[in-house]
Amino acid sequence: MGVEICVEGLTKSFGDQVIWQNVSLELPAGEVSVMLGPSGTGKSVFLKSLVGLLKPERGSIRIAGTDITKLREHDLYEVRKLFGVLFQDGALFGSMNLYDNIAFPLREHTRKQESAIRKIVLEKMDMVGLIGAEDKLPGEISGGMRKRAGLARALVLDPEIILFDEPDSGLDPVRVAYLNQLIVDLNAQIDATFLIVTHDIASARQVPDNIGLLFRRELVMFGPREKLLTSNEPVVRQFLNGRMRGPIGMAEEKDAATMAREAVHFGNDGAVDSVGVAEMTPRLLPGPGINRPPRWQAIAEYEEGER
Ligand SMILES: Nc1ncnc2c1ncn2[C@@H]1O[C@H](COP(=O)(O)OP(=O)(O)OP(=O)(O)O)[C@@H](O)[C@H]1O
Repeated sequence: MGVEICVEGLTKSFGDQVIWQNVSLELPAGEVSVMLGPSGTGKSVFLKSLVGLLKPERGSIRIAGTDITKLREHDLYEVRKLFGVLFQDGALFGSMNLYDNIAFPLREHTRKQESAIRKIVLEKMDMVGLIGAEDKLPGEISGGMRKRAGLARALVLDPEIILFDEPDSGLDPVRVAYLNQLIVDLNAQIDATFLIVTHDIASARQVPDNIGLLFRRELVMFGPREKLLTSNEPVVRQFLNGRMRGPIGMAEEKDAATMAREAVHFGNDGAVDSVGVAEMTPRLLPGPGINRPPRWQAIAEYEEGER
């Protein structure tokens, strides 16, 4: 079972640039959450804060009950073992084949024999559909395969929490669909707590239990997907529908004059429909052949009732 992450009143600045302030949320144990937000709103900074790579100025991050903002580097090292992180480009070593890349954390952080390492590496490679590609170098494979290799490497230490930094970036829509299915299947299989930073609205609508949105240096909203997908909050509606009309502008926030011109241009009828409809999207379920734990069984039954 994954662990719960409880963030309270978190504020992070660089010099006098406040990235976000007073962020509070709970990532429930074993659930999948997505963090959205326009570019530069500090989603990556948030992920780095969760693993203790960046120190927020205020607030707390309790992971399995421990406030990691108070820990010294040595104790943070222990907490980091709970995490698997899938970096944007997979962050693989270019000169190592996939097998050695995936084995790397086991060789670095455990005293396991090579035979035990082999069993784990092949098991994780099988989970992400990479059996047969052990000898390939990262430069010889597609972006989608690199992501899956990065994911296999994030899994080898059996993490309780997995952070995905834009897993879909640079992938075509079909590869994104496969990757989303893989993420859902993995959640059903390993039952860790997942947090995904993404710009892909289709993924954000289908994959998670919970969605959060960062904007204007704040967490605008965080909650169950139903709450966000059916929200009338203009920022949330605009973002989840990928519209130009609304408070989010080209360089983040629109000023009052632009908003007023827009209202004239589109007709100032106050209809929130102009920033897109609030509607539910069917949830992606674990694929055939994946054993559904009770949590996913309940989600599937709910979804089948809705369809
Ligand atoms: N180590 C750092 N020192 C100073 N400023 C930083 C540092 N890391 C990030 N920033 C700044 O924090 C802001 C948020 O960056 P971040 O990469 O978290 O945004 P993001 O929401 O992940 O963006 P994107 O969606 O484009 O990846 C940016 O203005 C960035 O320049």
